[in-house]
Amino acid sequence: MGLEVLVGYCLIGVLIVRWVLRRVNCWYYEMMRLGQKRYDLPPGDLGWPFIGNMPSFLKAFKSSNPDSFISSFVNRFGHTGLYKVHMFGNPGIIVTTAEACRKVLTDDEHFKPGWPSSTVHLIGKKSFVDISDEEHKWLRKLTAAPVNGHEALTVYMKYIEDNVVTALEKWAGMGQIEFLTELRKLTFKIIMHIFLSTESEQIREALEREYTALNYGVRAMAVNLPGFAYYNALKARKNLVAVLQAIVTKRREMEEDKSPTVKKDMMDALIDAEDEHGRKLDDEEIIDILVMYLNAGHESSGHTTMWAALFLQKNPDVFKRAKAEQEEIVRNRPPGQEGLTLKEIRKMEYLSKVIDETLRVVTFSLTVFREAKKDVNVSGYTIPKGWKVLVWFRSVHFDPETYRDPKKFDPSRWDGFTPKAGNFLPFGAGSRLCPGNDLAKLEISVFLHHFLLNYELEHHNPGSPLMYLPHTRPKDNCLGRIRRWVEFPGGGGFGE
Ligand code: HEM
Repeated sequence: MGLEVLVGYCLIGVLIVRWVLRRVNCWYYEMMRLGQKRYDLPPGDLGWPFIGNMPSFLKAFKSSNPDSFISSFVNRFGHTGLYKVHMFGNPGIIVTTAEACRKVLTDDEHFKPGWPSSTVHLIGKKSFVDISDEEHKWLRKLTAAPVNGHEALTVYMKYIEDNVVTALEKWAGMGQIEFLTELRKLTFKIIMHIFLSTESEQIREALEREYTALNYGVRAMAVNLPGFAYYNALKARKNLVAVLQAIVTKRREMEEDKSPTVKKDMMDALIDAEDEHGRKLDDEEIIDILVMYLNAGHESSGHTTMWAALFLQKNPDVFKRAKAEQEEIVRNRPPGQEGLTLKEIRKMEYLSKVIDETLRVVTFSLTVFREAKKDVNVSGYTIPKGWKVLVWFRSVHFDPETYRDPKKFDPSRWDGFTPKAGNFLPFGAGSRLCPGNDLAKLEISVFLHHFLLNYELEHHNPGSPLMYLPHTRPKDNCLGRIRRWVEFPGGGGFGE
């Protein structure tokens, strides 16, 4: 046999193996397990055995065009809005339209949280990601009120403002900084104050370091081998749990000794909590709730604040208008009033549009996960019981039918515009709506108020490539300088 013929046979062999492998998931999950129901699934492609569509997802999200992942479905199967996939170890449906996303998020009869098991291992199976609806309702009520609502926000306002002012002053004297890293430290300090107010700076710094590693593993492939992000994340979780366990033990001892705690924070509230049947939370539950809250409560606001400041700096007209609004607020302040009030925050109409536009363009949570509790029809397709649902916020926020020129940062698009239900979901919707949404907006507003009035950001590497996983950020964590703006009687100014 000639060499050419042999190469030809090998090629045909490779093509046949490829053809077979590409159909294994479809045979197993659709033909064998669903039978006739498979005809009602949305179009799509379940990828390769075991790894599914993860290679194409990771390839797109590690490139400069993450949306090429969804575009490949749209190009192959049309604008159907729902696509079958196999991701994070399970068959699932990606949902990309506003209407379908809202339906999934608000229909607790048919959907429950469906985070990949790798995420559940990292955040904790007793956190909100994996508990029953009844438990969730109780724990949510217990924890959400103290972080949201007028009364709670009034309590934290001064702490937030004092820390923002101090941080900005400090950074202005530091020369080159990683702006995002510093902001994450700031937002972590704030969430620590709410949850673990009496713990030392040392503990705070130790926890913050572990969270950085934990987060890198959240959207990574679940490969528990040295060198992989997921392996490091699991190690970080172990360290976090050890630190938090020591704190819970100490607090319980203090309770037993009846030694007076200086001040009650969320940790004390969790230790004291009792449901209507008299059940109290055990250590593992308290720790998992803390792991989740401390994580959710600082990464998101840190990233969003960085993007808002960066967008302001890159768009001088927007900066000018936002700054004028803040100056107006200070001018109208009653004599003797020290610091910001919630009433003033509510008057920051333009700044609120800047923040909403940042939340839309950045879409911190690119997707959230649900699982179908029973077969359910969404937009004319069946989502089978047990299949995961990936609510794809990025597609909703970049839909050109709702947002003209969707990738453009343009706060004025919000002038006189109220998105229809489901078209703007930065904090999700339904029973899992982010309980920290008001707190997050408050933190960002307070920061931008002082930033706009007194500072500017000199971004040292504006061409820095972006990373999209786990969250969108410049690869260099926004290396730059914070400069204090010094006003002169003649009107001009320069950075110190
Ligand atoms: C810009 C800032 C923030 C963004 C973009 C954001 C986004 C989100 C989104 C999209 C969800 C819904 C998850 C789902 O549907 O499964 C969520 C849930 C959650 N967020 Fe936030 N969040 C932010 C700030 C915060 C803050 C400051 C806290 C802490 C106080 C927090 C705590 C939580 C918690 C505990 C959940 C789970 C809620 C549940 O399952 O009931 N978030 N967040």
